[in-house]
Amino acid sequence: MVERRPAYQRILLKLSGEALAGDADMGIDPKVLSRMALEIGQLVGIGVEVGIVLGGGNLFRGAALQAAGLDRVAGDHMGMLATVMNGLAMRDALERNNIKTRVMSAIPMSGVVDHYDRRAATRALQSGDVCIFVAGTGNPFFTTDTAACLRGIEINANVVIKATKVDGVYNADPMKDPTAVKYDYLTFDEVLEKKLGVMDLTAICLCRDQNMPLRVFDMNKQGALLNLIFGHTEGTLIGKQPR
Ligand SMILES: Nc1ncnc2c1ncn2[C@@H]1O[C@H](COP(=O)(O)OP(=O)(O)O)[C@@H](O)[C@H]1O
Ligand SMILES: O=c1ccn([C@@H]2O[C@H](COP(=O)(O)OP(=O)(O)O)[C@@H](O)[C@H]2O)c(=O)[nH]1
Repeated sequence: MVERRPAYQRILLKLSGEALAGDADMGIDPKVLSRMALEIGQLVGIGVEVGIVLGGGNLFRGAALQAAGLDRVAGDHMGMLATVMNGLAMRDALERNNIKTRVMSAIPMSGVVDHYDRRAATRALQSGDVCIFVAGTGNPFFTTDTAACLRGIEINANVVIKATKVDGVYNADPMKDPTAVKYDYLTFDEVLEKKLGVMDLTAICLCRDQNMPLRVFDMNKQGALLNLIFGHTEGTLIGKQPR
């Protein structure tokens, strides 16, 4: 039998809020949470250390609240609190599958979740706990994509993996342009030059400057996460050097 070894020892997995909503436009679908918990459990089972950053777009987004007339900073605070709620739901799903989980928030929330502490997070990851990082960066005007890249760099992850609704980065938004063509590999500079909108520019610049590889893949594709952990081609890889 051929022994399969994971290609990554430690990952930062970014799950968008919308992914948690499943087929609904908003809220949290318990079936989706259970499926994700099982997939994450498989990674923990093969010894991969898993940090997770959760989005909040299934509940609140600052920009959308601003468009509806709310103060932007208040809206962003609501968006960050939404990620805490998602984190509590995800922890519950993971722990029901006997996966030890810590939730760490960039905004202190004593008695509800732990305050983010890089050294404590690293120790927890080393002992096999899943760490869910919530409340984004703790600052308005940022996104959870940027928070994912920031936490991924801080915890020395081998890769930041963005789970989304599309199966990679295309030369145009595949949700709007059915003729869009997928890339297997791109450099950070190409993503910036071509203005490919899969992730915000702050996140891309941070990964480029710190040389943190990024992979974008389709979370709804069964087995895709495990496949890419074993180093197989899945979605799009974004790196520093041209290929
Ligand atoms: N060039 C592109 N390649 C892939 N996806 C793109 C591109 N431009 C825009 N997108 C969009 O970015 C989305 C992924 O971002 P995500 O953070 O998961 O969703 P949201 O923007 O709703 O928070 C995809 O659903 C896709 O519609
Ligand atoms: O560092 C951060 C991260 C998030 N947010 C707010 O939280 C919302 C939810 O995050 P995001 O839109 O990134 O979630 P996703 O699209 O991944 O579900 C954002 O719209 C922002 O309003 C913020 O203010 N600062």
